[in-house]
Amino acid sequence: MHHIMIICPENSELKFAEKWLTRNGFHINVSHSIQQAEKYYGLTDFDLILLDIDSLNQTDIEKALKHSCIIFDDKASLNKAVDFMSKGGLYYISLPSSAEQVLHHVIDALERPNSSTSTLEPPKGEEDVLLFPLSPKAEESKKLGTPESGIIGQSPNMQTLFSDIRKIAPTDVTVLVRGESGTGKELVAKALHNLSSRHSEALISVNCAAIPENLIESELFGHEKGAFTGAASARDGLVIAANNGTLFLDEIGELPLEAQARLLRVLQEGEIRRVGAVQSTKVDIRLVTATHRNLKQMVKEGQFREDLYYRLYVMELILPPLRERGDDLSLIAQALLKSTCKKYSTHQYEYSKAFDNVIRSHSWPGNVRELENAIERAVILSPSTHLDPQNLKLELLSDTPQKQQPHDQAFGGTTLDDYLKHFVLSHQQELTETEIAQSLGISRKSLWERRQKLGIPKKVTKLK
Ligand SMILES: Nc1ncnc2c1ncn2[C@@H]1O[C@H](COP(=O)(O)OP(=O)(O)OP(=O)(O)O)[C@@H](O)[C@H]1O
Repeated sequence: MHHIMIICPENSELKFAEKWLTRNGFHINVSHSIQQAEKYYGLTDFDLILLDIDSLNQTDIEKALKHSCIIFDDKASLNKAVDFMSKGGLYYISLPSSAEQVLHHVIDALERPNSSTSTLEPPKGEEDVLLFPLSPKAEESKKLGTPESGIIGQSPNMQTLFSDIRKIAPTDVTVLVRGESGTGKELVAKALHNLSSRHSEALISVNCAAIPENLIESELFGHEKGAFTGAASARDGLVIAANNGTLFLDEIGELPLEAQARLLRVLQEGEIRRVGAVQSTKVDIRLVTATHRNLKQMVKEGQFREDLYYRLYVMELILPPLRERGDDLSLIAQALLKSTCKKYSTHQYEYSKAFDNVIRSHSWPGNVRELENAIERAVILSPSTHLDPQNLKLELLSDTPQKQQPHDQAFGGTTLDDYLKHFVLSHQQELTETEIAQSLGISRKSLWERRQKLGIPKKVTKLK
């Protein structure tokens, strides 16, 4: 956890930052003067100092500027900005300032290479760089985007995303990851966890769409003995399992309203109450959530709590669809080809131009997961001599969302899987996952598994 010292007079506009930053997972101390701060703490004990310069003399300000320091001023001027920045201030911000602006600059300041807590070790001079190995987190950070990291991406939009991940990961802020199905939302959650100070604790991933609706609350929050029929003994939930670590809730839009209320309590009070319990237990989690649904629309329709929505939206990361990542498509396809050949112990097929042309002419509505499945088909079905693009079987198994069949169009498939796929694609615009599963007579978990297996893309909702 990052330690921050706020130095400001009693009536300073900067005082609000204490509550806001604490809520976002920073450890905050407040002093009214440099002398008071030095009396109880050493300034070097802090990763960052936020300094309101009102009523401070030049000597005090210069003392603070020897450390990582952001200056706040309610009588800001360009001359002062130039002066403080040249003396080592990281940022110069005029007061009053918004909470988001303060948070943004704090995160940026902590991520700077010369910050005492930066994830990158400060270089000790050009020739020494290699003698000072990067910390494990910094190693991890450098790898983002390479095949080694598992999340491949060199395109500008993915590089922007990685840069945001690097800034956000060391904080404890709640992050909402948005993107179409199969774009890599779970990988982003993993990256955030691995680059955070919680990386040695658990990362618990829960897919809310895969747990039956009547069990979600007890799975997440645990239950007392006898809380409901079948609760033979008390049990901890997955939230407690993520204590001190990160909880990733995928498909948060599928969380029923009662469970949303319990989750809100965890975020607001840092407390969890098992189903059927009277007492609450303290819990410390970093929450990352993901959805392909338009939560704002769900709030309007009364399906998602507005207060929870605003809690989840502290930070947002958006994963672009695969079709908008330019050359990344070929890079990912090549890496997948390599790993799939290894997995099936087949001949390492060459990634030919003809194969690439077919890959690049498809729109990949199911994103990287669809690409994975297609390459797997190609590797399994191709002759040992060459990789045949026909075996990607793109025409048969996928369709862009815009080209989905109208409801009344005759069903032309031959197998149960064809029927299931046709049914889901035809009804998902107007039915929820639970309603589709009920109509098909299968569980939500089973529907989820079939979607993955058959590469059925989720309905596309406008994200904004
Ligand atoms: N950039 C990438 N590079 C390599 N593999 C990727 C990349 N993005 C996703 N994948 C792979 O694609 C598959 C789907 O990724 P993931 O489960 O993270 O997607 P998702 O957005 O969470 O999907 P859903 O919304 O359906 O839960 C995984 O096997 C993942 O490893």
